[in-house]
Amino acid sequence: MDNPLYSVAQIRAIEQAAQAQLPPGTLMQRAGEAASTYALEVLGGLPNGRILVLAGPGNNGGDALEVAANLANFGANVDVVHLAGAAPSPETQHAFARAQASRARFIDGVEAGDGACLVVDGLFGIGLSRPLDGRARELVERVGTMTCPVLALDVPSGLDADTGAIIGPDGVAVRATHTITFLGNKPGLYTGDGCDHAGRVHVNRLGTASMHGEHARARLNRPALFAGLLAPRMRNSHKGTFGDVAVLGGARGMAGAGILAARAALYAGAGRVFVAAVDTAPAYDPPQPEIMFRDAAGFAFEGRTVVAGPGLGDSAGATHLLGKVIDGTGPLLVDADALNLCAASPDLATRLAAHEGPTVLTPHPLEAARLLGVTAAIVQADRLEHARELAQRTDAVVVLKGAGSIVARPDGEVALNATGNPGLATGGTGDVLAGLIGTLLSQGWPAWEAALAAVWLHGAAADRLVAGGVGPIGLTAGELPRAIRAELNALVSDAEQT
Ligand SMILES: NC(=O)C1=CN([C@@H]2O[C@H](COP(=O)(O)OP(=O)(O)OC[C@H]3O[C@@H](n4cnc5c(N)ncnc54)[C@H](OP(=O)(O)O)[C@@H]3O)[C@@H](O)[C@H]2O)[C@H](O)CC1
Ligand SMILES: [K+]
Repeated sequence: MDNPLYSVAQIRAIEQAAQAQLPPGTLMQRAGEAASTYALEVLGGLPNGRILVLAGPGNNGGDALEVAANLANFGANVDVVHLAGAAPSPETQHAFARAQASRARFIDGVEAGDGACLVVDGLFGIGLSRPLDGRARELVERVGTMTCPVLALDVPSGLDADTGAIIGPDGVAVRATHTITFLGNKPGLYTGDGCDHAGRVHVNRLGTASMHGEHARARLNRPALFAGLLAPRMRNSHKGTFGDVAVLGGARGMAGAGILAARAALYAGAGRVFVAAVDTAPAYDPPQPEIMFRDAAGFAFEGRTVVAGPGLGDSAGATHLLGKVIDGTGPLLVDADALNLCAASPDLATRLAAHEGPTVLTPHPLEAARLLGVTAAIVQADRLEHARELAQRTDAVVVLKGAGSIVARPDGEVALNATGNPGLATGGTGDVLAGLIGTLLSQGWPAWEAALAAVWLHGAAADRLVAGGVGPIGLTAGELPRAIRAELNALVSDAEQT
């Protein structure tokens, strides 16, 4: 499968299958070789400085000891802090013996202001079962004060490879600049805290690619997943060819949200864009007079794609109109206030789950929590599973926003999005995403592909802006639509050439 991401249980199954076919210790030896080579790549060759290797009690520590032995044998200056375990595996014992026989120096701890040129983090991998404490915690906190590159083996220690959450309560995790991950790629490296802790991720399957019998139910989002729908425009086309998007929003005091969604729809190429306003509609949007404003009460939603929620408010009128579009049959995007209204009304939630057309929900963690009847902290503790659960409950494609947005399908498939940056953490960017998804739905895209393409483009647009000196600090939502236009046209042109 494309860009698979494996759960820890699946990695364990792959590990077992591989171990059954290979001589004992082969995997750890391969992990050690791959990581030592990668460490030298990160350093740009054999360094003059000292490499600090942190080795934990389990097999992650075994990998680290292999790395220490290899790097020392290459001629590097290596210090090892080893938190020995009570019952190391035979392969870890072997790695320990190798490291001891090498020129690596075993030391007791790390001094403040340690001047290492690289830290190799092999404290814990997928076997971490509780928050770090004692010496391990102290080491992780000390590494957090160091400015050199940090290479995590398999997973940054302290991070849950399945969820991307730091294992807590009150947990800490290594903040790596690079992670070399073994046997298969892991979702926790791409969402939640994983986005800040994994750094650049390099996958090494340790020669087990043919043993990956497990079907991954998660993948990394990338254009190949939706490129088939990126068609160049036919010359013989007109505005009716490219979809009608109607934004249901525009409550008093929140008109901007609807306008941002509408501008995004326009720049993403919708044929006609309306704001159906629940309160008095502005006459027009001066910078964007192409957008048509209507009174939502009398608006004909049928036959149009509805983007419900940006600036909708929670009035009785808004609730009534939301019910009306939910009972319609067209493509539907549900965001913001519309999600909260559904969370507050079991009747609306039931009708939403029964909506006939393609449906996409775009909650942030708090909105998702309200829909699921839990707290935002609970959602964040396992973003993948909560996105899956919400998709299944609502029978819709769900985009759980936040660092490493997750797109989930009712059948349990999920994709993690790696484009984007903290510039998006500002008001209005969600409205832009909603308008973009609405446009793709209005052009006949299936819900899954529309959501995948939109989160990818939205993040790529923010990355484009930052690369051009716009943000991340101070990037505004209103700057996104033009950058989305540029990204979308570039993708279509790439798809045309391949
Ligand atoms: N098996 C192989 O040949 C390969 C393994 N790979 C690497 O191995 C790790 C997974 O190894 P595993 O030993 O299962 O787990 P860890 O090393 O991550 O950690 C387990 C040990 O840590 C103890 N533990 C767990 N949490 C804590 C904590 N908070 N504080 C202190 N100690 C902790 C745990 O002890 P228990 O008391 O919980 O039993 C274990 O001693 C994997 O990530 C790879 O790096 C490679 O894939 C190569 C082949
Ligand atoms: K680690």
